[in-house]
Amino acid sequence: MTRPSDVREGADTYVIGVDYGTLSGRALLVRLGDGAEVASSVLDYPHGVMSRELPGGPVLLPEWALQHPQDYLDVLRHTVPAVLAQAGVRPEQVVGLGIDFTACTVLPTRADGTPLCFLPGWERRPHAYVKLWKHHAAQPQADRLNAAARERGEGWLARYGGLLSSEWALAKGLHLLEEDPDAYAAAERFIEAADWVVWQLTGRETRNVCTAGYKAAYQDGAYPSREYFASVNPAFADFADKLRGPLVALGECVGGLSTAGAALTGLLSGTAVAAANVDAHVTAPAVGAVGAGQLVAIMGTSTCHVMTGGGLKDVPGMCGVVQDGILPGHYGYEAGQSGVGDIFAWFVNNAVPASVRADADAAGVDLHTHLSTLAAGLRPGESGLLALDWLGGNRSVLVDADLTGLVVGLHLHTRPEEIYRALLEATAFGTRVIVENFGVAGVPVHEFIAAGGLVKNAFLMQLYADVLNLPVSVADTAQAPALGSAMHAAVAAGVYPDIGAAAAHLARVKKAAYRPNPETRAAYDALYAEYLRLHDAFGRADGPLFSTMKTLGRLRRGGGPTEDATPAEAPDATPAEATDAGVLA
Ligand SMILES: Nc1ncnc2c1ncn2[C@@H]1O[C@H](COP(=O)(O)OP(=O)(O)O)[C@@H](O)[C@H]1O
Ligand SMILES: O=C(CO)[C@@H](O)[C@@H](O)COP(=O)(O)O
Repeated sequence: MTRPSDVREGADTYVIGVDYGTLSGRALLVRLGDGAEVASSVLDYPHGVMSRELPGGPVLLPEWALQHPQDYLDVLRHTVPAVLAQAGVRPEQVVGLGIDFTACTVLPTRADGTPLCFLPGWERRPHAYVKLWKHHAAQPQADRLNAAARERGEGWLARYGGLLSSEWALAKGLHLLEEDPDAYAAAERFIEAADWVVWQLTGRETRNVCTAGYKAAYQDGAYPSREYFASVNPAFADFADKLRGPLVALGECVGGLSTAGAALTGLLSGTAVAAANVDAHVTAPAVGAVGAGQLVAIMGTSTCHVMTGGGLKDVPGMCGVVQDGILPGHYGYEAGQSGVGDIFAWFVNNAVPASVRADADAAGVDLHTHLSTLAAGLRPGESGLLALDWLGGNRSVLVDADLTGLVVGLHLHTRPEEIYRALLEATAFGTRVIVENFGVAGVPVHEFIAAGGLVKNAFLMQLYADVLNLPVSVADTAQAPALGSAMHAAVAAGVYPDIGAAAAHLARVKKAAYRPNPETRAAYDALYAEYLRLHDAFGRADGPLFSTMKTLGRLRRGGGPTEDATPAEAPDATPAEATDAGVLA
């Protein structure tokens, strides 16, 4: 294995960060001497996000989102050799490799790490595959997990803002058990894809403290107790056994590349491999956010908000606070919005007339750019529209995947760009709720730093500065998570003593690139006040319209108009069918 004393920060020394996003994985080659990003390579996952059906088979229910673990290996096989070839760098010049992943993106495996879906006979079983972070079918399980934790007075629940999300590992594990008990029994491990890939690279099974803490309720040195799991479902008592494996700190070297890992990547066996990390959390050091009050928003398909420091505070409705979860030695906070770019994508894919597409084509730009340009010509409030940004549910601060979207104020004259702008604004208002919620709980936000694919939309960035009334700094790299992973690789290789030191050398950020426009303040404050009224009316359990979205959701799934009512008609597919036949159609 490459040891700290063998390596140094030099002009001919490199590290690689691999960022596993929702749709693709990308490798970034970073030169340590000057921090230059010398080459990058992307592979779109061959299987993409499987939300409609499995390859050659069963149809999935609407809230499902699966991935194929083979795609993660293909990313390594294609992108790592590609960056070496592009830059003419030799494998021996690469001293470390780090990866980050979406999370909670989790899969059932055997004890040797073989994914269930790789095994003959399991190919058509949806529960044998990776459940992607945005697999939202486990809300009923999350509700029961939360109720049980409240009843038992579980102390760790406050670390999750009082509510575990249906996206996290406990809900997904219970979903696995209750819909496909055979798959649950066969799953000797239930492991984050992040840790699974590190396992494939090194031959060593570990659990990084970031995903264990934020996604699997690991707090103060333990997962929740057997008694707690059994109180939700007796057969779930052994769940924590499936999460076993040594915990590793961020920046720690898990081991050297195994022979198999070296064959997969084209790097030398023994090259240092860093503990896995989450795509959001790894971005904080990449943009130099290593101090209290610096909120980093990783804005892409979804938005994750991460912030380091500030001691231990309970923040209602946040995703979680974890010791060492972003930077070793500090508490790290996470909040999020389940749908952001996904909402804009839904709009351009489903609700834009052909004439607007033709205009975008004629202008030679994509629909996002075209609609953003038109939307920028409007003044705040001019459309008379106001939207709720819950097309992917609400991750913070309501923590309810059953909540849905809403546009108020539609008129016969409403134009597509007006709705598009209302959706952009809604996501900014959702972010403001999160920022204000942190402040009220005693974790004030002083700086907002945006990273991720949406940073390229200058209109959106200015909108966020205006709505939040905060300067918006932006990542000065299109590959911030991969850069963060490369930094962790450098720490694992012993080039830097810690992540703070790596950030001091390698972080890339444009400070206060967007400043709030005082002229829009009053209009946005007024719109935000109305947004809050809708938010509380539809989203809070004591709100007057709370039952509306719940009822609509039940009807959409083929259930009855009230919780106890008999289903109006059989749904197209049910979880029970999944269990019986391993298929959903
Ligand atoms: N110019 C744009 N303005 C707003 N949204 C955009 C724009 N271009 C792409 N998007 C949205 O950004 C999302 C992709 O973000 P990205 O950060 O690249 O991906 P990921 O979140 O998977 O890492 C998609 O949901 C897409 O609809
Ligand atoms: O939830 C987390 C991290 O906690 C993210 O991995 C998830 O939102 C997916 O991020 P992307 O939108 O793919 O960048």
